[in-house]
Amino acid sequence: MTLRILVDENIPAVEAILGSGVDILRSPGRNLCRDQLQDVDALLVRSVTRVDANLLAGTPVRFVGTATSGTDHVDLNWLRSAQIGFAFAPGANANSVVEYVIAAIAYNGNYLERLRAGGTVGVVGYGLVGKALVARLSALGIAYRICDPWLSEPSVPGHATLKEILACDLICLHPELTHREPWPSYHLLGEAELAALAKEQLVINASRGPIIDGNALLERLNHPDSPAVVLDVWEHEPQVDAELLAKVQLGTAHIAGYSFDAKLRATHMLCSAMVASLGINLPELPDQALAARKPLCLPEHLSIEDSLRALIRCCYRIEEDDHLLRRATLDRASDTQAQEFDQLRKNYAKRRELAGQSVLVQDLLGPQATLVSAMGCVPIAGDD
Ligand SMILES: NC(=O)c1ccc[n+]([C@@H]2O[C@H](COP(=O)([O-])OP(=O)(O)OC[C@H]3O[C@@H](n4cnc5c(N)ncnc54)[C@H](O)[C@@H]3O)[C@@H](O)[C@H]2O)c1
Ligand SMILES: O=C(O)[C@H](O)[C@H](O)COP(=O)(O)O
Repeated sequence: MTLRILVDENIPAVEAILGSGVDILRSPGRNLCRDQLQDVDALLVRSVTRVDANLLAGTPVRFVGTATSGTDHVDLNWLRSAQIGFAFAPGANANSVVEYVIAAIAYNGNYLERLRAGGTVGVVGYGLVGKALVARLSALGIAYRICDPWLSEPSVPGHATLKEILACDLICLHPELTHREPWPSYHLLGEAELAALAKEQLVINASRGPIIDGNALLERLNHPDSPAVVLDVWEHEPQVDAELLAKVQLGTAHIAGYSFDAKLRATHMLCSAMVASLGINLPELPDQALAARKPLCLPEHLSIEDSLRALIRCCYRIEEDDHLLRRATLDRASDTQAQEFDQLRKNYAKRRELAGQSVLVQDLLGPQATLVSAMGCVPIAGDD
């Protein structure tokens, strides 16, 4: 019998990768229900679908894949007890998040200059995203400290306590969302932690909304000495607190990990895992080739910081995502606003990652070439 797979409508390229040997049904993920799964063998979701006994008990589903790095929307213990196969996409979007974070730093005031002149980034969470960010910072010559109490101190370079992280120039939050003691990340930044921050600091949250207590943050941002804040994630998605959005430097619709490269990587990881888990006999899965890109060209005689800004802006303009969210949120009724949040994510532009891109430089041994390599690009010799 042909395998039937229900796939979230926002997971690209499943048909192209699996070919015609399977039946693929598409559905919006947010309100997916058990009735839709009565004759389905496998389910591929995103973070907006809660996967648990309520959704799956009594259905024939034998495999669940989520095209995400975070798994806080999945009841892993129940899946295990029900002997339902599971896969996720760890690391698929790590570089996409890193490029978002660097774009946010580069866009905001002179943080880039301050960091390159000896400032420090505090990174919370040393998982796949945290590690990828630290590697990039290190290549860019930017100092960092890391807090991840779940890991042994020797395995965490620049190990720091949360209190020490809160004293860094810039604070990047990348823990998974967990309520687990003794180090829950839920409301990791609450009233006390936010009170410790000063005006010249920048906080970026591209992990999960509830890592910061939204009410406490709004309260903190009402004071003139408040830190600058960039939020990609919101405590009650798809609802966005409009008052909070009005007070942050940049606000986006949970798209940090949404590069097209990342989405294809995740689809490929899930399809491979599903084929292996269900023992399906399909021809070897084709790689979804990404379109080749022309080399980028960087203007000469820019400072290193402005070269980095120019390089990032060739691929990604973070303020455009901020404008889209503000337009969809401010002065809107909350139900319309929530729908618009999902629409922004569904119709997200095809954003390519910078990493892997070739870039023309004048001097292959010069500082621009070093910068280009630090961002994971390939410097190539330009014309004289
Ligand atoms: N905004 C986006 O588009 C986007 C994209 C990718 C991932 N994410 C989120 O970012 C999170 C990090 O992604 P990842 O792939 O690195 O996950 P990961 O599971 O590889 O790493 C998470 C790390 O957080 C650490 N951690 C847990 N509790 C902590 C605490 N209280 N303090 C400090 N560290 C703590 C864990 O020990 C682990 O090392 C994911 O769980 C996901 O929810 C968001
Ligand atoms: O956890 C992740 O991988 C990211 O948050 C991911 O970008 C979530 O995207 P979604 O599944 O909501 O489309």
